[in-house]
Amino acid sequence: MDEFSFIRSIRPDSYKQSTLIRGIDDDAAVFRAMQEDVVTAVDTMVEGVHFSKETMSPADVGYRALAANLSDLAAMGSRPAFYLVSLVVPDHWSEKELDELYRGMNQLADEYQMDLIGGDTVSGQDLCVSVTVVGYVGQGLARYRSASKPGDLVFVTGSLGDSRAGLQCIFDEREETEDVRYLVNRHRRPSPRVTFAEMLRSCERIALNDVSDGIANEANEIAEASGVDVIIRQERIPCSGAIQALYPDQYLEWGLSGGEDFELLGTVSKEEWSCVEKAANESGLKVTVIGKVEERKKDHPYVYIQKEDKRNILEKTGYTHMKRG
Ligand SMILES: Nc1ncnc2c1ncn2[C@@H]1O[C@H](COP(=O)(O)OP(=O)(O)OP(=O)(O)O)[C@@H](O)[C@H]1O
Ligand SMILES: Cc1ncc(C[n+]2csc(CCOP(=O)(O)O)c2C)c(N)n1
Ligand SMILES: [Mg+2]
Ligand SMILES: [Mg+2]
Ligand SMILES: [Mg+2]
Repeated sequence: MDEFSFIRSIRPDSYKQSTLIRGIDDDAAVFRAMQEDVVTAVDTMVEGVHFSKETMSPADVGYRALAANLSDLAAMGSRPAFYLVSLVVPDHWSEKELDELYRGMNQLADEYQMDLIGGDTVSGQDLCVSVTVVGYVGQGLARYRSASKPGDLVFVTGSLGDSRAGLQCIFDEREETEDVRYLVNRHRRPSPRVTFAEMLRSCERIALNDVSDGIANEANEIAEASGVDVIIRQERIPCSGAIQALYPDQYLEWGLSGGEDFELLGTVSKEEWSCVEKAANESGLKVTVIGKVEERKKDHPYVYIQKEDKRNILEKTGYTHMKRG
């Protein structure tokens, strides 16, 4: 199979989104924006960095590459519509494995009625999957990291650290118990919080950021973009029973900087907290208040981790690419 027959094999027979004018088959795709704002993002997964053949099946790789991107759309409060896939394919990935990768991606795309509308395929050394997503949001309603204000509550969806713990279970070849299965699944098949974020529509002001590197990093991004201090209460960080049982000495560190949980970290005024609670109830998602936003006290915005009455600066300790020298 060459590049062109491969593209024919992954080309959809029909499209779900009514705004699509031209999908796969021309030099580029065309869709109509109508009365809404268009949101777009791209995230990449590389073999040996984000996964290996030991940690994930080809279908998991596809699923997670799209999930990471949907998580960024959720963090903007937008409704997913389209995606494009750029593939670097090494010789050691078979046709069957590539089919599986697309099957994993399709599972999640079908859940959100998304259409594959383009991409690119080239040969190379390591498998690299780069997904570009496009979504819609009501005019002026995108949710920014810069929307945080002093007095806001800081909240996070779901639980933190599970993905890192799941990865450790795989590395350690742990025997499959219910806890191990749960954590490994959280690593391989994360759930982007798209429905919850869309349900926040009636909320007037809310800052959102998705957790890809760990809240130690993402809380700092909110603090910097908004020019505020963020205080996180250590004892309130939501960690699953599974991670606490299996990794009692690590779960706190992984909850702060394990990353790849694809939960949403946000801040909202006390007056609008009920709007967040309602969205959480209706989408069947747990949301936990983990701290508050304060006016910046120094020349730079800081995130503090508070344990009982003692506060320490929480540095950006998450995963960072291109660390050199
Ligand atoms: N190589 C690049 N060229 C242009 N813009 C970039 C590049 N890399 C990142 N960006 C932009 O920088 C901003 C932050 O990107 P970043 O990847 O850190 O966000 P993220 O996707 O939320 O995090 P993560 O990649 O950990 O999931 C985004 O606006 C992104 O589009
Ligand atoms: C085999 C293997 N080794 C290590 C990791 C951990 N890991 C890789 S990238 C990343 C941060 C997010 O990246 P990005 O900023 O690109 O979203 C993390 C926590 C993994 N998933 N698989
Ligand atoms: Mg990114
Ligand atoms: Mg993000
Ligand atoms: Mg991202």
